[in-house]
Amino acid sequence: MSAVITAHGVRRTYGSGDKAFEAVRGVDLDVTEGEIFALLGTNGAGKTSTLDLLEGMASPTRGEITVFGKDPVRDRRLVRPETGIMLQSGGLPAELTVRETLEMWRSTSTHPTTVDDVLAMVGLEHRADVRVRALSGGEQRRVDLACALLGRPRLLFLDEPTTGLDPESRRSVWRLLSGLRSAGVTMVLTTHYLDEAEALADRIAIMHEGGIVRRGTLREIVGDHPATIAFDHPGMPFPQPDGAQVDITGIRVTVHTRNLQGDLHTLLDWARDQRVPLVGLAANAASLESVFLDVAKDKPAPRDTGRPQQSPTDPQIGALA
Ligand SMILES: Nc1ncnc2c1ncn2[C@@H]1O[C@H](COP(=O)(O)OP(=O)(O)OP(=O)(O)O)[C@@H](O)[C@H]1O
Repeated sequence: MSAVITAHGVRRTYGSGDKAFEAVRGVDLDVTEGEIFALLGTNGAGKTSTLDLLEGMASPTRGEITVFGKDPVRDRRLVRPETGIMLQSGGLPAELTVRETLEMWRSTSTHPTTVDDVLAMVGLEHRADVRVRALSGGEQRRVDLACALLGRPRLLFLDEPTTGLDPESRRSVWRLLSGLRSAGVTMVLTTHYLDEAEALADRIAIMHEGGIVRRGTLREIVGDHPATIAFDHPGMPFPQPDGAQVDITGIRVTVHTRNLQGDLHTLLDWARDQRVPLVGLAANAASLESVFLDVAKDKPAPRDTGRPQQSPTDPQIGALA
């Protein structure tokens, strides 16, 4: 599979002088043809700033990006007809009907599909003659998606595509995106919904403070992360499994382990032999949520299974590495 997007050492600074703020701090990534690539991260991590650069809406302050082998800013006229963009807030004209809005967008596309086609794809046929201002937030989001699909894109950028949608509508958008992937469309999406990334993404990158701090398939990201065994302190010395990290907060003991089954056995065997109950025992395998929360807490943990992205002296990443 060929790379549809490549980014090397990409940085983005807003403002200048005393007011300069570096929102993207040395991002490397590649997106392969036909995959769904999810960018996750805390608020302000730099997801939208990165997406803007990949979309060619702005040039990086430093670094290089290619989309279909071209520069998305310099070669915009070649790249743009192949891409669909769903921004975080669409800003659609409120007074136009859904159909008028889509007709307007259609007239700007190079090789568009029909308005009826996209209305059916996003499930809004019955709202075609309603003004945009009268739509619910979730329906407006679906019009944003319909606009992004009108040009029959080979590459779709989706910035929080299901924010504001009810659970059933979210699932119908997931089905639509899965179908587009099966048809060969490549997608880059940002989301705050971890279940969305779990359900859809072939690969995930988690951003924090402008850099990618974890990346890989769901299995790779979660597999790199320790499981936990928690229980109330038994009031006497208990076995500390080899290689596990044990935290004690008040009476609560948390064992962080990469050998959940073995260490759980050790603790349970010990408790049985000692006739000690392990009160409040809870064993949890690592999950995308636990990885994400760890990143958000800025906890030290092994960073990123992909290529090195920042110099070892980069202060932001130094805090995480
Ligand atoms: N035009 C701008 N001028 C100055 N700073 C900006 C600008 N746009 C974004 N920023 C800052 O850059 C950082 C990254 O913002 P960005 O919107 O890329 O994050 P995000 O990960 O998409 O966040 P969210 O999940 O909240 O949408 C934030 O600190 C934000 O305040």
